Amino acid sequence: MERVKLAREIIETCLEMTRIGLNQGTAGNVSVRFNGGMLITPTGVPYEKLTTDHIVYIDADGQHEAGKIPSSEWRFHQAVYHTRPDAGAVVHNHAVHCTAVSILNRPIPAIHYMIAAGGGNSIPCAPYATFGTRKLSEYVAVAMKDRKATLLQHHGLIACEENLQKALWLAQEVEVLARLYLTTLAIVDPVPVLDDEEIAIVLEKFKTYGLRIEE
Ligand SMILES: C[C@H](O)[C@@H](O)[C@@H](O)C(=O)COP(=O)(O)O
Ligand SMILES: [Zn+2]
Repeated sequence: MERVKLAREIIETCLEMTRIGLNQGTAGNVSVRFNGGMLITPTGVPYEKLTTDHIVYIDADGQHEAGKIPSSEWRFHQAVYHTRPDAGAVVHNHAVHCTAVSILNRPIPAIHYMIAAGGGNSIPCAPYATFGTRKLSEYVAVAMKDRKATLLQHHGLIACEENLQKALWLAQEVEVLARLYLTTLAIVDPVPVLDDEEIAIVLEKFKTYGLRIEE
C-alpha cells in the first residue's frame, strides 16, 4: 500500500483509539511495517493535530528520515517486528484497566476464552523499564515471542496483528479482559481460570473463525 494511505490509516487508528476510550492525551503510539522498516507516529504530538506529513519512516537499521522525530518507543515497535514476522501493525496505549493490572505486575490469566486472541493462555506483563529505552524493547521482545499482546509493568499495553484494524481490535479485547480480571479479582483471588487443554481448543478454532475482520 502507498505511504500516504498507510499514514492516513495510522492517524485514523490513533483517533479511534482515543474515541473508544483506550487512550488519552499524547499517550500511546501506532506503527505499520513498511519497506523493510516501519511508519510510526511522531513523538508527543496530540492525535487530533496529526497530518500524514508527521508520520515518520524508520528503516531496518533504525535510522529515521531527517526533519522528523519518531515516537520515543520506536525501539519496542522495531522489536515486535523483529520478533514476530506475522506482525504488520503495532499499537501501544495506556488503557486504564490494562495499566491497572500492569501496576499489580500480574499477567492476565485465562479467565475467559478470548484470552486466546492474544495467542496463548495469558497476556503477559513485561518487566518495568524506563520508556523509550533499549531495555524496555528487550523485555517486549521476550514477552511477545509467543504472544500478540503484552502488558508493560507500570505503563500500559502493546498489541500487534497483521494490520492496523486487527491490532486495534486486539487492544480493545485485551482491555475488556483486564476489566473482567479486575472485576472478578475484587471478589476472589486467585480467579478461577480455563485449563490449557481448553485454550488449545479455542486457539485451533480461532484459526478459521469468521476471519474476524474483513480487509
Ligand atoms: C512518556 C510517553 O508518553 C511514554 O509513555 C510513551 O510510551 C508513550 O506512550 C507516548 O510517547 P510518544 O509520544 O513518544 O510516542
Ligand atoms: Zn506509553
